[in-house]
Amino acid sequence: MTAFTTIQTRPFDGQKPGTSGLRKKVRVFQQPGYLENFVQAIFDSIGDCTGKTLALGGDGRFFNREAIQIILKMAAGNGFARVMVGQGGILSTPAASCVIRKYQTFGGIILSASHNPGGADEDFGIKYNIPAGGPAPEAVTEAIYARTQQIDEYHTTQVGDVDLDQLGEYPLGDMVVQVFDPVADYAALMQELFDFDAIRALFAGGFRMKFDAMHAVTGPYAKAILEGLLAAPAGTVMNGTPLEDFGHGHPDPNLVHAHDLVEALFGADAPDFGAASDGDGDRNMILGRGFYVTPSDSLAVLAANATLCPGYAKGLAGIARSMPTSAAADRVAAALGIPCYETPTGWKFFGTLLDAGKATLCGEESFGTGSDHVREKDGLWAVLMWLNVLAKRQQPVAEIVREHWAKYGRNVYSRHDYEAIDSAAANGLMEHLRGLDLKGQSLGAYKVAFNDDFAYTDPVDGSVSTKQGVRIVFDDGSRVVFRLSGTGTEGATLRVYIEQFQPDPAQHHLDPQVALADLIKIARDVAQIEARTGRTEPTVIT
Ligand SMILES: O=P(O)(O)OC[C@H]1O[C@H](O)[C@H](O)[C@@H](O)[C@@H]1O
Repeated sequence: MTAFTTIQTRPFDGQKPGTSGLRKKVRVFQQPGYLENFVQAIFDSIGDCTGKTLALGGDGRFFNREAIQIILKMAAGNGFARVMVGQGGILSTPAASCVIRKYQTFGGIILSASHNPGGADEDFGIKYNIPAGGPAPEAVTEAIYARTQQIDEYHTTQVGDVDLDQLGEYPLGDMVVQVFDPVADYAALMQELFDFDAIRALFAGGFRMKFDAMHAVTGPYAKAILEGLLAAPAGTVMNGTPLEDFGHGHPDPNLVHAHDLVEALFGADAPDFGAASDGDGDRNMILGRGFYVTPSDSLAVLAANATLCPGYAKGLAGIARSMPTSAAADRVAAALGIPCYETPTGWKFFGTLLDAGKATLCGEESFGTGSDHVREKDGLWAVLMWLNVLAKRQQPVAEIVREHWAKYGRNVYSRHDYEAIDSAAANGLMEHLRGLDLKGQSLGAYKVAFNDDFAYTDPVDGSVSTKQGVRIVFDDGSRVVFRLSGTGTEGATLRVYIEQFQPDPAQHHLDPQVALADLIKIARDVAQIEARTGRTEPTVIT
């Protein structure tokens, strides 16, 4: 007889999901009832769970396995019929989206704090993805949050732990736990989209690549797909074993944190191609030999070359990018005669456009690229799409990007982050910017066309999102954008996005920090960054 148990509990403050779920320090999650309250709030908010199937897994970080055991027992206590859990508790965010869609589950729970460090003193996170496979929209996360504030009990089952390492089906109370291979379905989908024969031939011809899994979730995926199915040489995947603390690293694929990869690609005897992914596998960074491809350029290049890939051979319905992402993709869309949508930051805003068939490719400056194949951004997908393009064009990465700039013009771009600044100072700075009326004024050599706080009306469901970032747009299309990060866990992080359109190929070789120097100064001055935050330099430049 299964012992279903209802446990009395009291609300915890601050269980408001951010841009991508609830993220807190592990020790916060380890408080008795903390994770349980949030999970029960999810189950209470998504409708009747009775008889349904749930997908479950995480990025392998510290507390992943314990959390999975808690959630399995609670799923049984809440009437789920089946939970599909990735072997070893592993499931990348895009693979979760793939599995949710393929098996039409009642959504899924993904345990990850994405690119934030892992370990006993670091971060943990949990998010719910809806049955369409994408992040929960705001109406759902608001309902979950509201529930966390009133919760007084949760349901669980008193049974032993499930062995997460053995594939198979196991009873847990009246529920079935299906421990499945987290790579297989995802790898099958990638083979439908990309020309694996062409990529295999590329590797067979001596093409060399390094993929940095950063000791996070994409290790098993990259090894199986790159070194397995595509027969890339052993050692192509670096840092390929998921570790609970990501090897003390910060699994964020950018020029600062993916330093092993950057050294390899900018050093002597560099390989042809480099790529990295983040904690939960949804972000990507693309490098050529001695060459960095900005995420905004990556989206534009992939869009311009999409028809070289079997899954996109019929062309694109449209492109979508987040507002702070550069307008490079807009130029490709214009040339292709397809729409380009500008959404607020956060992958969830692409969901309605993808579901409605309005956009095929999406991308964000925050190292996110993806398509309508799932409802999440997808790191390895972007890498495979680049490999497909490289296999077909037989040119180095740098040459492809330079040709792209010569054809469309270059949206010179950089992002400056000021991390862990005082929250009150950060909010004051944003309020100051919101209060400015700069239209028609000259800032340095630039004349302001307009400034605003970006607001978005979803063209599919009509929902409105306000206060999504202050933009100052100049007459020549150059712009600076300011917003506060929605994913940080310490103080506030100010992001400043700087963009200038450069049509002249003779200027395309310039280092963006040099080309953008005037705009960078304008941004610092107009926002009073030093006076308000005490910072003279950004902590991260990408
Ligand atoms: O709010 P930020 O720290 O700038 O992060 C923004 C990013 O956060 C997460 O990674 C979301 O999944 C992305 O869609 C978003 O672009």
